[in-house]
Amino acid sequence: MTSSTAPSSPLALPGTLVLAGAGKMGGAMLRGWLEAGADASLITVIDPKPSDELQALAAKKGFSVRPDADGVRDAAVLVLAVKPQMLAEAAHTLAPVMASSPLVVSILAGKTVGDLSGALGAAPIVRSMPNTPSAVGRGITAGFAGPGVSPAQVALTTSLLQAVGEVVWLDDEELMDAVTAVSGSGPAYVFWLTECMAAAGEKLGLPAELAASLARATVSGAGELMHQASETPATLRQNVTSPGGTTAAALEVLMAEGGLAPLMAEALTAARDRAREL
Ligand SMILES: NC(=O)C1=CN([C@@H]2O[C@H](COP(=O)(O)OP(=O)(O)OC[C@H]3O[C@@H](n4cnc5c(N)ncnc54)[C@H](OP(=O)(O)O)[C@@H]3O)[C@@H](O)[C@H]2O)C=CC1
Ligand SMILES: O=C(O)[C@@H]1CCC=N1
Repeated sequence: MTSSTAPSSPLALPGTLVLAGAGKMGGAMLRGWLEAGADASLITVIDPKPSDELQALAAKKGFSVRPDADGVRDAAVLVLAVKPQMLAEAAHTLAPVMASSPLVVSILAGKTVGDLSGALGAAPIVRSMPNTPSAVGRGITAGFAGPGVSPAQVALTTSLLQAVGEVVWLDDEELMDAVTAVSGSGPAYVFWLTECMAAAGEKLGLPAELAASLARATVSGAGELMHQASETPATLRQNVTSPGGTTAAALEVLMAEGGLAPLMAEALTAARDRAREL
C-alpha cells in the first residue's frame, strides 16, 4: 500500500472528464475538483435528472450537464458514480463514452473490477472508494488498479483523487470492502456520534440548539486536532482524561465490555458484508 496527500497546485485534467452520476458522492467530488482549480470546461456531467442546484453550479462554474452520453466523445477519464444497483443501466447509457477507451475510475461500493469490465466492456479500470469529506478537500480515497492500467493512468488517478484529499493504493482488491466499511461509510458514523452527543446533552437539560452547537464544534474541533497533531488518537484521548475526572467517568461506560468497541466492530462487519453482497 502506498499513500499520498493533496498537492497545492491546481488540478490539471488531461482532457475531457466525464462524471456519470452527480449525486451525493459524485457531487462532492465534483465540488472538490472545482475547488481544487480544475478547468470546468473540460468536465461533462451525465445525470438523467440533474437537480436545480447542479444546473446552477454548472452555469456558474462552466461545466456541462447532460441527461445522457449521446455525442460525448474523446473522454480521457470516466468517473463512474452511480449507485451499484444502476451499473447495468448506466453501462448502457455510457456506451458512447466507452468508445474512446477512457480510463474508468469507479467509486461503486462492492463492484469488483471484474463486475465493472463485465458491464462496461474491456477498459483500464481503477476501483476506488472515496468519502464525502472530498467535498472540502479532506477526503481519503483508496484505489485499486485493475489489469492494463498503466503507470501513467495510476498517476493520473492519483492526481484526480489527491485534488479532493488523501489517496492510498491497495495491492489487494479483497481489502476494498473493509476499506468501504471504515472510511467510505465512516463519515456517517461520526455524524451519528455528533447527533448522539447532542441528544444526550439535551437529556441533561441543555437547550437543543446549544447542545447541537457544542457537539458539532467538539467533533469537528477534535477532528482538526487529530489532523494537525502528531500524537496518536489514543494519546489525544489521554490528554483529555484527568485521573478520576469527568472524562474518565464517561470512558468507563464507553470502554466497558459490551461498550463502543464491540458495537463498532459489529457495525463495520455489517458494512463490509453488505459491500460483498452489492
Ligand atoms: N455517499 C457516499 O458517502 C459514498 C458513495 N459511494 C458510492 O458512490 C455511488 C453513488 O452514491 P451516492 O452519491 O450516495 O448516490 P446518489 O443516488 O446520491 O447518486 C447517484 C446519482 O447517479 C444518477 N444516475 C442514475 N442513473 C444514472 C445514469 N444512467 N447515468 C448517470 N447518472 C445516473 C442519479 O440520478 P437520480 O437521483 O435522478 O436517479 C444520482 O444523481 C455509489 O455507487 C456508492 O456506492 C462511495 C463512497 C462514499
Ligand atoms: O452507503 C453506501 O453504500 C455508500 C458506500 C460508502 C458510503 N456510502
